[in-house]
Amino acid sequence: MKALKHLNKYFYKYRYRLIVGIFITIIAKVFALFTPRLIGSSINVVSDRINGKITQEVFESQLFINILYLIGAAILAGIFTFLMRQTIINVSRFIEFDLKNEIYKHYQILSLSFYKANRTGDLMNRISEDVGKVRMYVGPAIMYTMNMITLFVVALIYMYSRSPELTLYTVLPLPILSIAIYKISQVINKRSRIVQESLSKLSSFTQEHFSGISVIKSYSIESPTNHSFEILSSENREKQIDLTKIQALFFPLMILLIGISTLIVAYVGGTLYINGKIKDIGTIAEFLIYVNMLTFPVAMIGWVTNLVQQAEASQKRINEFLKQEPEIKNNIEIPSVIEGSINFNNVSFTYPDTNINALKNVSFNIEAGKTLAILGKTGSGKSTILDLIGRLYDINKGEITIGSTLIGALNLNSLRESIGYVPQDAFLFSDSIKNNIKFGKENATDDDVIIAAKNAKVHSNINDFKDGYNTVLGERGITLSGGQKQRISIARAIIKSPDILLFDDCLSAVDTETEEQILTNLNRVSKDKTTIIVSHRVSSAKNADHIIVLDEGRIIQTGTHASLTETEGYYKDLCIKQRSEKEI
Ligand SMILES: Nc1ncnc2c1ncn2[C@@H]1O[C@H](COP(=O)(O)OP(=O)(O)OP(=O)(O)O)[C@@H](O)[C@H]1O
Repeated sequence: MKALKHLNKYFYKYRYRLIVGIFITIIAKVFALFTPRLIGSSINVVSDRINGKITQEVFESQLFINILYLIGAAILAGIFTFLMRQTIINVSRFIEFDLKNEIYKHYQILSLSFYKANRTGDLMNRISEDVGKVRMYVGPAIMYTMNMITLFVVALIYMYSRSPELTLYTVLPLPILSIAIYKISQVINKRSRIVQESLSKLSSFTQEHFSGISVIKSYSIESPTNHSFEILSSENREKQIDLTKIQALFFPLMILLIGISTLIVAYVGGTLYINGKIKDIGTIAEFLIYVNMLTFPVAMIGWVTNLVQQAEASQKRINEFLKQEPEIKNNIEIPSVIEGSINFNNVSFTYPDTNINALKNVSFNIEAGKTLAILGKTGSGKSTILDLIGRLYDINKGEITIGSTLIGALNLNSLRESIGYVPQDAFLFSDSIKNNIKFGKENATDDDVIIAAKNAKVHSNINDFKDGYNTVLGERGITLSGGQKQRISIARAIIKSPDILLFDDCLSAVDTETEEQILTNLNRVSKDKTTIIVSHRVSSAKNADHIIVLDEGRIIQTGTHASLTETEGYYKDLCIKQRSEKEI
């Protein structure tokens, strides 16, 4: 129960609703427990009439009053049971909502390394399945426990006042029932988990194969794929049958135990009546109803215990994530003014998860408003430099200064707000093109969007779509070409008009002619902004104020296009190679 303590703040938040819920539960049960008493009394009236103890008129009027009371009690019990569900189950939904928001908010502040260390499926499970299990504790578990306690206390008082001996025989088999249900629930849960795992395997398989349907068709591997699906699917069928078998035992077992308890009450009650220890026959009828009324809540103890155990395990998993501190912390609350110059002084960086030493003693300086181009072989550390400027990671050695302030001493939000970043693989959301561009600046007007798209040379492509800027992208929308995605991603960055622009190889999928036009536009747009262009092409780098060439995390060349084309080395070789490729 330690992990579930996390929920206490929510119980406190909704305390008034919970108290009202508990109060209503008690009232509902008190009314429900009128029924056995009234039936018992009605049978006594019938018995008195048969024995001639009362007249026909008295018999009719007493029976009529009892029936009226019975109907009244049933209606009131029904109304209060409805209200009980409305209060307690609603509270569980409120808490579920709050907990989901808390987890999602926390996910948002965690650093990239957290996302690398945990699978997406795991993150999704904690926010959906685990929260769902916790809700079962907050709602049904609490409701059934309250139900059971009230029913037991009230029923036992009534029963004891009628016949202490019969009460003992009535409650005796109940613990056995509870333990049996607990054991069965445990097996049901274990098998449900296995079914769940096999279902998620099946859905991951289908999801992946639907996404890669073009590869499957082009390699003509439909038949082996079908075969793999059949194997997974039949595995799932076996697990489902295993689960159904044990589930099928649940109700028969309950009915058997209710039957045994009923027999005991009938036998013991009958014997006590014959011996004169019970005065009227109605008491036996009353007890028979109590047996039926108490069995279900008692069976629920086993079920509820299981719910609580599962909720505890789920909350423990949730707490593991909630406890995680973001590795990248905002060290300063007040917003910082970001000046555009960037300085790397002997910076070394090793990725914590892979231990890859991506940068080794890297030093360079860009004045505010100037452009730096970074070239180098794949894996040489170019993107890592951009990640470090956005403080997605903290460095191990050296200093990064933005303006005149060390990067760690800047307000993290101010820093990131002042950066327009175009990643290597453009990610677009399943939303309209307009909203994807506006993502960089929520309050942008339609004109701003069009200007940004024009500068990124994607405006005419967008206009070719039937719905223009309202064209929806993604799974159920249109699929863009790699180059179109890159250009929308560029539009998203420049619409922000940030002080620092970072382009990570974002023109790789456009032809050289379009690249030229975009670069001219970017030159204009980023006139007074600090710009870093990472590229594999000399054409993207040649107009930069300064160029650095990286190899295995070290700077191997620095200079301008003019100076580097004069010097023997990587840049000159690349230049010659790409010029001859162009001529071919
Ligand atoms: N998130 C990460 N976690 C762990 N290691 C990483 C991560 N990103 C990059 N690396 C490693 O760091 C090294 C430098 O990678 P980086 O992406 O900076 O190279 P790059 O020069 O941008 O390459 P490319 O031109 O292919 O984009 C590589 O060896 C890469 O495997």
